[in-house]
This record gives sequence, structure tokens and C-alpha cells, in this order.
Amino acid sequence: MASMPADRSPDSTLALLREGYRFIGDRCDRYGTDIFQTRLLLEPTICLRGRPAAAIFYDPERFVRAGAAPKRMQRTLTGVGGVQGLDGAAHHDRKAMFMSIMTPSAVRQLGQLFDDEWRARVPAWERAGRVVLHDEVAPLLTRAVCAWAGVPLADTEVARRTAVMRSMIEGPTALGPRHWRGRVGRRRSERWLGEVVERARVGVLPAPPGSALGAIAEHRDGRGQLLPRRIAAVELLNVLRPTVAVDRFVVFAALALHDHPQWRDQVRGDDDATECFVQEVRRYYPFFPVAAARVRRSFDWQGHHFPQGRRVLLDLYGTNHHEALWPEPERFRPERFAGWRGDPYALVPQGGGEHLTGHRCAGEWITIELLKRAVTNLTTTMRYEVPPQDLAIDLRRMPALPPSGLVIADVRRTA
Ligand code: HEM
Repeated sequence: MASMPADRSPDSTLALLREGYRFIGDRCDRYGTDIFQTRLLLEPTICLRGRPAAAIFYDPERFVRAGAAPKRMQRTLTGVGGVQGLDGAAHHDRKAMFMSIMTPSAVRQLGQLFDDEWRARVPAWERAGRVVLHDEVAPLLTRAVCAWAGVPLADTEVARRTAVMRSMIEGPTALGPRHWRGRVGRRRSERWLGEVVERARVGVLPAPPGSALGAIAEHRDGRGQLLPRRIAAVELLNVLRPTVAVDRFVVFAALALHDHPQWRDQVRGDDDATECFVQEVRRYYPFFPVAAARVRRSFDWQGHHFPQGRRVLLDLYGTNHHEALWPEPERFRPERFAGWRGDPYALVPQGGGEHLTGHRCAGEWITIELLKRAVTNLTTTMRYEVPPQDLAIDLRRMPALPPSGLVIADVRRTA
């Protein structure tokens, strides 16, 4: 059995928080491998990156998710009892519920709602002189996804609910008050959505057919049981929260248009080019650093032993920037996706493998649709300036974003 390179430090949790997205990649480069062992949160952990690694990581015969996610992540970002921590038949059943919502027409409908919100907001941006795109896009997504999901939302609630969902996204890696805001935000949101589910179940709030609320409130598990109210709330939040988080990708897309202005013309009126651009945004910019799992039963792979129960991290960012998969990985080149046939283990910003049978993100098609709408709006329905500001992305900060949130100025409608 080959010996696995190992970090010397007794625990590397602080190094991971300090080094951020490059924590695994830098060590792999240093050791000249795509696998090494370290200790995180005082537990031995195997870190992997690259395509072959992604292919085993997303093999449900080899890995399980139960007990893989750290508590601080569950208490802020994902919740307890949701689809992310399920395995086997329970996971298939719950995941089928999510995927039933993601029909092509439903995805388009959400795109249209976002588009309508965007266009309705442009006059306010014209009047404002300058706005922070990150702050502006999130409420549009909150409104669109709540309307789409069948969750009532008064105008007066939009800002608060948006802020709370953001706090959950920043919670897992934050320390002190920012982390606690994430926990409180999750508790409040689960209470709110638990009530919404209850009202749908008793018929006070009829859920539109095919809506996320309808699918989740009425879902019955393998034993014919409705989901407990809190779990239903966790799952409804699993639709709302990540949709609002698409705001970060929208900021990255706007940044890419700013840094590579030749793409403004290329994407205009060209759906294929827009898709290539959006895929490159998802590959290039940092979002989720890693995915976590545990070894189901001991096995050997590429001469290395994986003992049962061992925690394993797959470097999503590092796989998206792996030289063997992506020539010149540190260059933003949307043309690399022209004619791309897809590869479930190469482009993994939202996880890899299969949507239905594995833990790949349920909202990938939604993300692509919303990003395409945003790129089209940024290039065809308005023009704007990007004043001097700090747009540097610090890969040590998770989740990453340009510090300015991307300020745009002198917005004018063009369509
Ligand atoms: C903002 C962009 C998004 C990113 C970067 C993202 C990323 C991810 C990642 C990395 C995973 C975990 C994969 C794994 O465990 O191996 C995941 C899972 C998931 N995502 Fe997303 N996601 C996004 C948007 C969405 C949207 C829009 C939705 C729903 C509307 C969504 C719903 C889910 C669900 C339900 C899961 C759990 C799937 C499972 O465990 O089977 N995500 N996402």
C-alpha cells in the first residue's frame, strides 16, 4: 500500500480557515499528488481533488453523507435532517421530490420571474446614480423564488428575509457574531417556513400545482408519512436560500463582463455563447470550496487505503481549476465550453455525479438559467459604468466576493 502524504500539523482547521480555497490545492501541488491526509476539527481527514477522485467520491457504494457535515455548517447553511445528510433509499426518495420541481418549464418560469423583477428595478438604479449589485440582486431573487415556490412574501418582508438568508450562507465559515447571526437566521427561517407548510397542509394557503411548496408539503416518504413540519421547512429553505445565493454568481458574472469586455458583444443575442460564458463563470470563480462525505466500507484506491468511517473532502474549487482537466485553468476562457459535451466529474462547482441518484446540486439548472438571464440583462437591457473600486477576490475568504460587492453607476435602460 502506498503511503499517503500527510500534513505534519496536529490539526489544520485554522490553516483551512486562513488559506481558504487553495488549502487543498496548494498541498496537492506541494506533495505532487491529488490525495493527502490531514486532521480537521481534530479528526483524520483525507483530501482529494481531480476527476478520478470526483468519480469515486460520487459513488454511493463507497461514500455516505450521514455524519459528514460539521455541526456549525448544519446549524447555519444546510439545516439538520435535510436531503444533504441522507443516504440510500431515504436520499433517493427525498431527492426525487426536489427533482420533480425542476422541470424545464418550471426552471424557465423562475427565470422569467427574475427577469421581470430585474427589469422593474432598473428605473430605481437609474435614479440612484450608483448601486451595489450584490445588494440589489439578492432581493430580486428572494421575490422571484418566493413567488415561484408558492411562499407568500409581503413587500415589507423582502429586505429582512433576504438578509437572514444571506446570514445563513456566510455562517459556516464565520466566527463570532456573524456565525451566530447565521444560526439565529436559520431558526427563524425554519419557524417561518414551518408555518407556511402547515397552512398549505390545512388548505388555508393553497400551494400552486407543481410548486416547491406543494411538492414539499404534500411529499410522503417510503412509509407514506408526510415530512415532519421542521424537516419540510428545512427542505423548503433548501430551495429558497441557495436561489438567493445565486446573487454571488451574478456578481462574478458582472465582474467577468467588466474584466473581459469583448464577451459583452459575444454573448449579446447568442444563447450558446451566453451558456459558455455562464459555465466558465461557474468553473472559474470561487463558491463552494469542498464537499464532505464518509467512507461507507473500507476500500483501496490507487494504492491508498480508505478506512470505514474516515471523513473525506473533495476539493470542488481545485477540481474546477485542475490542469489535467482545464488547460490554462487560471485564465477565464468561456470558449473552452464551445461544443462541450458535459462531464459530471470535471465541472463540479455544484457537486458532481448524478442529480437523481447522488448528491449533485438539485438547483444546477436553475442556477444556469438565472445566470443566463442576468448576463442578458447586463448586456442588452441596460448599460452602466463600473467606477474604480476594490474588485480583488481574496481566495482566503470563504465564501469569496469582491469587497465592493460590485458598484455600478450611471445605469441607463437600453431596451
Ligand atoms: C448558488 C449557486 C449554487 C451553488 C454554488 C450550489 C452548490 C451546491 C453544492 C456544492 C452542493 C453539494 C454537493 C455535494 O454534497 O456533493 C449542493 C447541493 C444542493 N443544492 Fe445547490 N448550489 C447552488 C444553487 C442551488 C439552488 C438554486 C438550489 C435549489 C433551488 C439548490 C439546491 C440544492 C440541494 C437541495 C442540494 C442537496 C442535494 C443532495 O444532497 O442530494 N442549490 N449545491
